[in-house]
Amino acid sequence: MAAVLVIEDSPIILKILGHMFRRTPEYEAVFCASAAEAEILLDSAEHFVAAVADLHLPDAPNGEVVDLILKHRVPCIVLSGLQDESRREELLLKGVVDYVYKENQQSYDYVFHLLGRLEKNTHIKILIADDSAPTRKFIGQCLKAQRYQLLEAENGKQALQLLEQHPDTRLLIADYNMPEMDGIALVKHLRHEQKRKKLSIIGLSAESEGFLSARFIKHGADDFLRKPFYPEELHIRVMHCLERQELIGQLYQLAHCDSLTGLFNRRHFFANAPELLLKAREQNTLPCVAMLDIDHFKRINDDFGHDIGDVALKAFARLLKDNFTGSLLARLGGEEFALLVSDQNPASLAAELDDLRERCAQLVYGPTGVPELSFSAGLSAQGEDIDALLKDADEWLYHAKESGRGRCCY
Ligand SMILES: Nc1nc2c(ncn2[C@@H]2O[C@H](COP(=O)(O)OP(=O)(O)OP(=O)(O)O)[C@@H](O)[C@H]2O)c(=O)[nH]1
Repeated sequence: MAAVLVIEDSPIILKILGHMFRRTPEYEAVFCASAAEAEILLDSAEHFVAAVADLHLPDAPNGEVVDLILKHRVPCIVLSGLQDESRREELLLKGVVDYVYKENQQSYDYVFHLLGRLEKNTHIKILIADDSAPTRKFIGQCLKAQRYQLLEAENGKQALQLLEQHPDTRLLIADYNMPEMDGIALVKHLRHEQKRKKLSIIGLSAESEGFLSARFIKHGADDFLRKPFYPEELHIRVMHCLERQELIGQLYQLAHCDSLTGLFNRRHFFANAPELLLKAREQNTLPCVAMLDIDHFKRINDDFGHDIGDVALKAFARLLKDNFTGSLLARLGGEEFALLVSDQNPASLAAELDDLRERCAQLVYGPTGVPELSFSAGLSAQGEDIDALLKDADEWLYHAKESGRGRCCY
């Protein structure tokens, strides 16, 4: 559980926050009501993932507690009733995560949203591509307060090299005017090969031409910022880009994965198989398709219940996944699975599946008395396209079932 230091002396606010922390079991709140108490806690061995601090405390009436928190390198979220924009700006520049006004329930919800983001941000890499060292430093400082991992490039070419070295980079902030390769050329190059769900891009420019933002976005940037900007604007745009990316990822997951087993689903299999077959043909390899089906699966459901049947499906799926990491594997529906291997003849794939049969029989998936899991498979390397290959494999699967189950036919 992650510990959050809450420095607040108002009983009403403490009651609200206490209630919200009880509803959010992933955080443990450590409450204190003065800067002196906060100092003792910050000096202690306790590791705080963040601090939520009021600015007016009995022994620190002017927000001094913020300096104390930042000195201890703990991310600080200010939660204050003081609606003072210049104070707010000053503290944001100092490096607080955010300055939230105590206005209504949404303010408190937002604080918890920020806590969740801070935890995620520590795993997110952002690349800043700008030829100006002071600008890179300024952006870096703003983003460091949000706990992101940062990379820096002085021009577009260097940015490409860094993206190659760090393929898990989630966001690129690209300036327009850079030597070697400018921001728009960089975006064009990246969008030619990078899928939007993997890398978000924010264009950046100090130039006043309005068309620059449009050009950036037309070529594939997700957003645009004109320099100079407030740290808060950068923070919000970065957060929105990443949250949009996460939502797209979730949508992709929902559309392409089977929720029970976590394997790809039928849609994904049929969407991706043609390209794999084409590649196999271009590379002169021999693709092979297998249709796999658990034997007498209905009996497991009937005798032990659907939930045990579900556990059996998950165990079988995991076995296949661990064994065929480089191949296209999907649950087509029910207890039926499809496998596309790009270069293997049916005899060799059948031998591999026969070896797997023993491990399948040893899978533990339910109470004592459940039958050993067994499966049949039909294999085919004959067919112009994926439909033909699957049709042939399905006929062989029928043959395997008819001739006694627990075997491969091809
Ligand atoms: N628990 C569980 N059962 C499912 C799921 N999807 C389909 N089934 C069940 O899978 C069973 C498939 O039964 P059958 O098609 O008769 O196949 P079988 O009993 O395996 O027989 P053979 O394939 O001939 O060996 C049915 O009882 C379905 O209700 C699921 O997601 N979870």
